[in-house]
Amino acid sequence: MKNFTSAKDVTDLAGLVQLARDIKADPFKFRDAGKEKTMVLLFFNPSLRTRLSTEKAALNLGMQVISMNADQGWTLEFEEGAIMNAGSAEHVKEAAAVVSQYADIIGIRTFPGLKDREKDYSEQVIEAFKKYASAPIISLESATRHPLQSLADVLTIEEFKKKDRPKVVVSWAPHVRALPQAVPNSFVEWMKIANVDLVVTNPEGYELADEFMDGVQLEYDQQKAFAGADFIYAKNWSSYREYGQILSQDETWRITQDKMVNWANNAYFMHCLPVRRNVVVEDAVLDGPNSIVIKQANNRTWAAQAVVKRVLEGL
Ligand SMILES: NCCC[C@H](NC(=O)CCC(=O)O)C(=O)O
Ligand SMILES: NC(=O)OP(=O)(O)O
Repeated sequence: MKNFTSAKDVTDLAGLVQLARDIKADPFKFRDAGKEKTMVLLFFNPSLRTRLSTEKAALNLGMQVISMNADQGWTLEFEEGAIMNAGSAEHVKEAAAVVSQYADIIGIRTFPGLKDREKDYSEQVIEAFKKYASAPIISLESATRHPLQSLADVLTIEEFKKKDRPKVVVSWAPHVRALPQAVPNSFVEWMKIANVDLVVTNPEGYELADEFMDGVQLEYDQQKAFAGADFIYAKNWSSYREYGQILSQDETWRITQDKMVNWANNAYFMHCLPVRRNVVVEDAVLDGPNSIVIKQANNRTWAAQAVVKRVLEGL
């Protein structure tokens, strides 16, 4: 695998999931796969899970890891031909090439600005690093996708499903801040190639981009969407249509224990975390026996380790 920035980089999902499961059963199985190789992780935005699980994954493969809070470095310029007489001190052309001198693999976290849809959906930062870095790029959540999260989600559903083709529902839920669409976009992208029945439910105005929703069932009635669901995947996102806006904070969309038991099929509850308790979801759900959010977070390591292993194979 050269880069890992979307589901399109994966040609054999079943094989990748199996590799993650094998690694989970025996975490140090490939302890020398990354010997004398260095991973550099650049965080333009905060992270708890992605940072620690990806570092751990690389360490388990014998790699050396350097993480940098890139938001505290030089402000980068991305425009071709820019006259750099304003705020940015360094062009991504040099920055990406220089980081490649120290790294065999580069991980990048870069959230969208949520102001300019075209710019965010062009994946300016990740694409510039792909273009100007000589080392492979792994997305640690970009403007429009979070593939390491999605692979961990596929793995988690694979482990917990009680039928061959479970019903998986992505539900929008309220939040106090405007959040990216990256997690639901990516989850939908991966669920389309997994063996599940997928339904997305959100209030009007919160439709995800067509490039993700093409062929996916959209249901505006949350109760109807939940019927017979085996997994409820909750997430807030800001509007794609009215880009980056909060159109609703409707509390009736909060995930409650009553909905999980009486609307869904006593479903498992999933969320990528961090989650705002009693805004997105009630305590009773998160603290209840059907919440698998911690196991989901645990799977981040095995998903990352499988991906890093495959990228190492391609060096
Ligand atoms: N990587 C997991 C989610 C990261 C981000 N959430 C957040 O920033 C939550 C912040 C808050 O709750 O204030 C998102 O939704 O994409
Ligand atoms: N789920 C997730 O990516 O968490 P962090 O933002 O803490 O990395």
